[in-house]
Amino acid sequence: MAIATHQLIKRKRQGHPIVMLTAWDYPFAKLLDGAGVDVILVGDSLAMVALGHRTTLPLTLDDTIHHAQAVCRGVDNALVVCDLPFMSYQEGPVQAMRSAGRVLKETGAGAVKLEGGYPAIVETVARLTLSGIPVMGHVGVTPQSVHRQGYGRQGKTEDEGERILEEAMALSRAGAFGIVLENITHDLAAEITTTLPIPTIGIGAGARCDGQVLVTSDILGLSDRQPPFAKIYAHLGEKVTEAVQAFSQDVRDRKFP
Ligand SMILES: Nc1nc(=O)c2c([nH]1)NC[C@@H]1CN(c3ccc(C(=O)N[C@@H](CCC(=O)O)C(=O)O)cc3)CN21
Ligand SMILES: CC(C)C(=O)C(=O)O
Ligand SMILES: [Mg+2]
Repeated sequence: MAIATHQLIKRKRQGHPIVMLTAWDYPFAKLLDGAGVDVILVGDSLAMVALGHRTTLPLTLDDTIHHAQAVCRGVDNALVVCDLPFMSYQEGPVQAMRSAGRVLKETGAGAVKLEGGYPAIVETVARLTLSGIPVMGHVGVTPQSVHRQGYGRQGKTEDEGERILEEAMALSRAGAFGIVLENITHDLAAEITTTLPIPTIGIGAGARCDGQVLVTSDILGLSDRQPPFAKIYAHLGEKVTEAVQAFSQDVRDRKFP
C-alpha cells in the first residue's frame, strides 16, 4: 500500500525529513521507489527534461496522464503526486475537478499538485480536497508563470514575503496536505515551515523545510543545465556517452557480437 498523505503530516510532527524526487517513466520510477523515496512527483518539469520543451507551458493533460501511467506501473510504496499542467486548472474549480479526476481515475496517482496561492487557486484547492482529491500546493517560484515572474528568487522584500506566507497559510486552510516552496529566501521558508501544520517540501528554499525535492535528471547529471540550487550526485550523462561509444567501437571493430 502506498504512503498516504496523512502519514506525511505525521512525519512533520515527528521531525523525519520527507524525500521527494521527480519521475516521468517506468524505469526511473521503479529505481526511485526501490531506493525508498517517499514521494514521487510526476512534475511538469518533464516537459523540459524529458520532452525537450523550453518551458513547462506546452505540456498537456494527455501528456501528463501518459507519463503518470508509466510512473505508477513502477511504484509500489511511494506516494505518486502528479502536477496538473498549465491551463488544465487555471479556468477554475470545475476545470480543475475534471482534470484532477482524470489523473486519479486514469493513472493511479494518489494526489495532484497545483501552482499558485491567489484566491481563485485557494478556492480550487478547497473544492478538490472536499471531493476527496488530495492536493499539494506550490508557491514561490511557480514555473507555469515564468513569463510573468521568471525563475529568480521570490520573497526578497517584506511585502513579497508576507504575500507568500499568506498564500501558504490559505492553501493549508483550504486542505492542502503539503506544499512545495520553490526558490524563496531561506528565512521565509523557515517561517512558513514553523507556521504551517502541513509539511513544506523545499527546492532552493534552504534546509529548514520538512522535506526536499529536486528534479531527478539534475541529481543524475542528465539535464542540459540545472538550477543553481541543484546538487549533482552522479554523472550519468557521461556514463551513457562512454557506454554508447564503447558499443559503437565494438560494432565498427566487429568485436560485437
Ligand atoms: N532541470 C530542471 N530542474 C528544475 O529544478 C526545474 C526545471 N528543470 N524546470 C522547471 C523549474 C524551473 N526551475 C528553475 C530554473 C532555473 C532557475 C535559475 O536559474 N534561477 C536563478 C535565477 C534565474 C533568473 O533570475 O531568471 C537563481 O539564481 O535563482 C531556478 C529554477 C526549477 N524547475
Ligand atoms: C520541481 C518540482 C517541485 C516541480 O514542480 C516539477 O518538477 O515540475
Ligand atoms: Mg512542476
